[in-house]
Amino acid sequence: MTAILEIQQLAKKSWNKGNQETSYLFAEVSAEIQQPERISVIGASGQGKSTLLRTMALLETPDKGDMLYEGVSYLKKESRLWRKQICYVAQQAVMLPGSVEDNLRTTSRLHGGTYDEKLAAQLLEEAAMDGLDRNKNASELSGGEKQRIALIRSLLLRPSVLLLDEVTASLDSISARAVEQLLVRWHKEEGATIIWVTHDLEQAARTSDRTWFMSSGTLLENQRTTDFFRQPTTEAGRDFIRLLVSGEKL
Ligand SMILES: Nc1ncnc2c1ncn2[C@@H]1O[C@H](COP(=O)(O)OP(=O)(O)OP(=O)(O)O)[C@@H](O)[C@H]1O
Repeated sequence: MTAILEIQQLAKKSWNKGNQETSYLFAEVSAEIQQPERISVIGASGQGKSTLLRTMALLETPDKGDMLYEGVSYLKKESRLWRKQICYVAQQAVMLPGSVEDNLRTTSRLHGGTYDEKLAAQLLEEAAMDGLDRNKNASELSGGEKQRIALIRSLLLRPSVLLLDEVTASLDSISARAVEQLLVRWHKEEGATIIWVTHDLEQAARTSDRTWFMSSGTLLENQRTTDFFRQPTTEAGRDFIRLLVSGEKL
């Protein structure tokens, strides 16, 4: 494994500025991300997990720090090319105008790639959506269907790093498991790195090798998943696990 992405002392200012100094939503976030790797991002609501992922995808601008993709700073890369390699999939999927098929085709076209129809069909099947009418207007899809189409749209770009924001949150448990399996296979076969925000600790334990725990305005713990769930190194980490699983074994 080699480091594909490095984040150095990353910080994002908070909108809710205090009276005196500028406050930060998160600061001093540093990590090396290997290729391929599976990372889950966990932590209480409002810790900035989504904002961190959006910043890593350059949908937000860092206020401090640097990010290096294959050793090159984001400041020296064209943001369009950065976003093609480091792809963010939002929790609230936004569909482009037109049909499901238009959505699948347009994203590849916008990023200058060719549309892989065979792969699209395979991914739809794996995501338990093979029965879906691809001529249907995308705006008429359910929340869970939109979420899966948004994910497939991104996979079709074959990014090196996938940043997933609670992508199974709107799905029933069977569809959620199908998407999990699809992502595990994708990671294995495509060698893609997956960084996944989830509030489902069992899902984090099932699908990641490394866990990032966000708390106290920073990336407080960055450990192997098995180590984090067995023995968080910080008091905040221990409290978080204790509160959420209340003695349940993961
Ligand atoms: N610069 C900023 N960018 C984004 N959110 C900000 C910023 N400054 C303050 N906030 C606030 O901080 C919180 C950050 O939200 P974010 O969605 O990133 O956290 P989260 O850990 O992913 O939460 P959740 O688990 O509930 O999705 C929000 O309440 C938002 O209003």
